[in-house]
Amino acid sequence: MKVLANDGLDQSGIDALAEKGFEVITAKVPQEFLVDYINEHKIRALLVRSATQVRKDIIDGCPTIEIIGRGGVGMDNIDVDYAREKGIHVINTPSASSESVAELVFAHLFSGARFLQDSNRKMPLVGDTEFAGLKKAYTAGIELRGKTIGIVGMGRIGQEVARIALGLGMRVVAADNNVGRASIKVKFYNNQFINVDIETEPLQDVLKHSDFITLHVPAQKDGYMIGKNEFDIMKDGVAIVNCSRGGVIDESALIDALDSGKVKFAGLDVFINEPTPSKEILNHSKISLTPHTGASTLEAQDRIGLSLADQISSILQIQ
Ligand SMILES: NC(=O)C1=CN([C@@H]2O[C@H](COP(=O)(O)OP(=O)(O)OC[C@H]3O[C@@H](n4cnc5c(N)ncnc54)[C@H](O)[C@@H]3O)[C@@H](O)[C@H]2O)C=CC1
Ligand SMILES: O=C(O)C(=O)COP(=O)(O)O
Repeated sequence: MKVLANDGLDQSGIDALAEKGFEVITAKVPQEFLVDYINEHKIRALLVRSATQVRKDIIDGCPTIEIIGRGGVGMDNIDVDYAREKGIHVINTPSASSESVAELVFAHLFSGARFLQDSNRKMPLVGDTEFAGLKKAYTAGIELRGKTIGIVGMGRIGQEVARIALGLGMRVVAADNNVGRASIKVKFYNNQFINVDIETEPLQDVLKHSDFITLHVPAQKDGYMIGKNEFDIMKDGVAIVNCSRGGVIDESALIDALDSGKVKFAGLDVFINEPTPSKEILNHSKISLTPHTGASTLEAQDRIGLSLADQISSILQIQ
């Protein structure tokens, strides 16, 4: 029984699948050769992350596939409904990476608040004489404590962000078109915890009142969620982080808002043209960038591997 993990798979998943008798292939087969490869090797489960596209051509062209597994959350790279109509099981690992993505949000927030993204670029370039000037350029940092964070999308990741924000002493406001109230359990290292209920508010109110905004919605079918109109209603000097999907923010409106000073800084893990952001995004001194690594921690990938292996074994009824 062969499994092709075309965007890689953590060793935990490879071992767990091997134990059940699967042969796991981790070759990175280019998109245009995928149909031939899957047929030639009689692949029963195709596992992907966000890079490989699983569209109708693969679903129609590969009759041996019984399972399409997304090691992660967003399935916008898979024609899920079409595959299910054809009787293929489509699975993902919804909770495995929530904490990791939430932690990356704060990596971006702290980076922007203290200019890490820009000072990292400039530190090696300055000589001794310029050093004092450089230090001066970075003395207007801001603290997160006591500020308001607006979470757009109060699902699994949004709620993890709220947990960390509450721990930092931030005020949390949130918008979600399905979740009315989220009960957030903030856990401490000694197993004590407190519960904080957060009622969601209309998006406009969240945009209007937040010092920091972070986006945790799936890819939107109706175009940008945050464009010029939305930037206009935000506070002057707001900061924004996008670890959801590239098309959720209008990137040219973001650049304008950064250049005008409306937005103080942005943190982006996802872009419109992945894996290559536009030059304007790439070179902007007020943007902290990561190459879609929200889920790329050892812990999240370990959980993802185990979850996929579990689900595959149970679908194919392997004890
Ligand atoms: N950067 C990365 O590596 C990762 C990115 N993601 C992205 O994060 C997204 C969110 O993940 P989860 O929190 O696990 O999903 P989730 O399904 O638990 O939460 C998403 C929330 O967004 C809300 N929502 C959807 N459209 C909305 C709208 N137009 N306005 C207001 N709320 C809206 C939903 O009601 C839901 O509560 C994923 O769909 C994926 O695209 C997920 C994992 C890793
Ligand atoms: O799980 C998700 O939705 C992600 O965006 C993670 O993407 P990746 O698996 O790291 O390519």
